[in-house]
Amino acid sequence: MNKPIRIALLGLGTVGGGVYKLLSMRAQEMPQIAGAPIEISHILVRNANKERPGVDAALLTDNWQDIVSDPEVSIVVELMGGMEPAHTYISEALAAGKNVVTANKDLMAVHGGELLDLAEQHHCDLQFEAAVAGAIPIIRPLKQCLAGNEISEIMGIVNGTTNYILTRMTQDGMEFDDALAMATELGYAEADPTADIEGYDAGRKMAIMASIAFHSRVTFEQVYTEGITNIHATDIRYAKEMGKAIKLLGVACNTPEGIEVRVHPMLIPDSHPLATVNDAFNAVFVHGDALDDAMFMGRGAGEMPTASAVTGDIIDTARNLLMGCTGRIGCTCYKELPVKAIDDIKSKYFIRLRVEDRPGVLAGVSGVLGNNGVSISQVIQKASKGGSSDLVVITDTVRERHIRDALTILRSMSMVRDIASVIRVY
Ligand SMILES: NC(=O)C1=CN([C@@H]2O[C@H](COP(=O)(O)OP(=O)(O)OC[C@H]3O[C@@H](n4cnc5c(N)ncnc54)[C@H](OP(=O)(O)O)[C@@H]3O)[C@@H](O)[C@H]2O)C=CC1
Ligand SMILES: N[C@@H](CC=O)C(=O)O
Repeated sequence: MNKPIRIALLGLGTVGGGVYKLLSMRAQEMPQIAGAPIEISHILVRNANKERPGVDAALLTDNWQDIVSDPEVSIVVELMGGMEPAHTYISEALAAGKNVVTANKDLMAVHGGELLDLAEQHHCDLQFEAAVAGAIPIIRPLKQCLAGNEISEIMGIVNGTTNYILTRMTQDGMEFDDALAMATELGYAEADPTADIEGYDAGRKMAIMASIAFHSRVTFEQVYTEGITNIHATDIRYAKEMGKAIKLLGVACNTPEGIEVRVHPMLIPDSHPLATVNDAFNAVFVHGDALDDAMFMGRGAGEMPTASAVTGDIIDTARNLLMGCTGRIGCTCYKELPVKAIDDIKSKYFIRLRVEDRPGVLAGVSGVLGNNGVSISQVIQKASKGGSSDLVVITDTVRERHIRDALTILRSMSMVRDIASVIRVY
């Protein structure tokens, strides 16, 4: 039998704890699955004295040097999250010739190119399947199985926390804050859930996928992001009346003018396959010239689903180590494509306004929209209390900048009390 492959876990929280459990559950079969036993030799945590039931306390350390200077450690599994010290530790591990597995999308969406180059330089693997869409295999399919395609579009639900929140609000009428507390309790949310609810986490995942799919580096700062904090129960109710669901979607397209990449809530028809992806499930659509369409679906967050993806990367790296072929797949970005500004992107819009309840208001609003090149395809007007009514307008496809111009004028009109929501429509 091959001698054990020694790995170090950096982090023993939701995901690290799941990986520890899964490796223990598969320990007997690991020589057959990976080609050698996989042994955890160190676990780095902030607080090594904290009680951790079921974990061998002798493995715990709060000293990174114990790990990076140990020549027996051949795979470092980074599950701490955040930029620092994860960036430094991963760079030092790769420079020391250690392979790295990480679930860290924050880091990969900003420093992915540099870290992949470093891995290649040191003939090491740097694998990050869990960084996008939890348990769903999507990084490896994009890099390997679909490598023969020219991929033109990726679209999907790539954040479990927000999908869970929107599902609870839609199906159970739950309040936003209660649903977020439950997502946190279930281990779906980031250490700072602002990243989830403001769309940054999904934006990071879209940057990573767009870079791989279009062979051109896209960083997080280039992704337009809008979260779900402005989605109200009223919007969900109107969407239901129209036979639609509201989802936080990531969209990336490779167009002749450049890459479009964005994350924002969207109304999609109930008949669309993404409308039925609920709770913490994620789904990613990919369109390629040879492939046509494919959809990948599964659990996008949580302890064991994420541990599944991380453990798959550990096993793959172990196999590469045994075959002497680590560092086989580095950075696949060989183009430098421009990324389009959001102002140039076209969509249909759902606009919910609170307006004065009197004749002439609809004409006033549609006049402003029309003067800015925005045509209307549907209107719903409902009278309510206090002399104001809800006016919901669905537009035809229009350039983002024209909608912004129209909204600026509408905001300044006395007949418009409030622009309550502006949501894109599929
Ligand atoms: N939760 C999920 O569903 C998913 C998470 N991810 C990613 O996985 C990573 C981990 O997430 P998660 O497990 O939820 O995070 P947690 O907050 O649950 O766990 C973080 C762990 O890292 C340790 N840690 C943090 N900072 C340091 C540090 N400076 N030095 C040493 N140890 C440190 C903590 O130590 P201590 O225990 O002492 O506090 C803790 O054990 C993140 O990158 C996240 O984005 C990816 C996909 C899904
Ligand atoms: N916070 C993330 C965790 C997985 O990436 C999410 O909710 O999707």
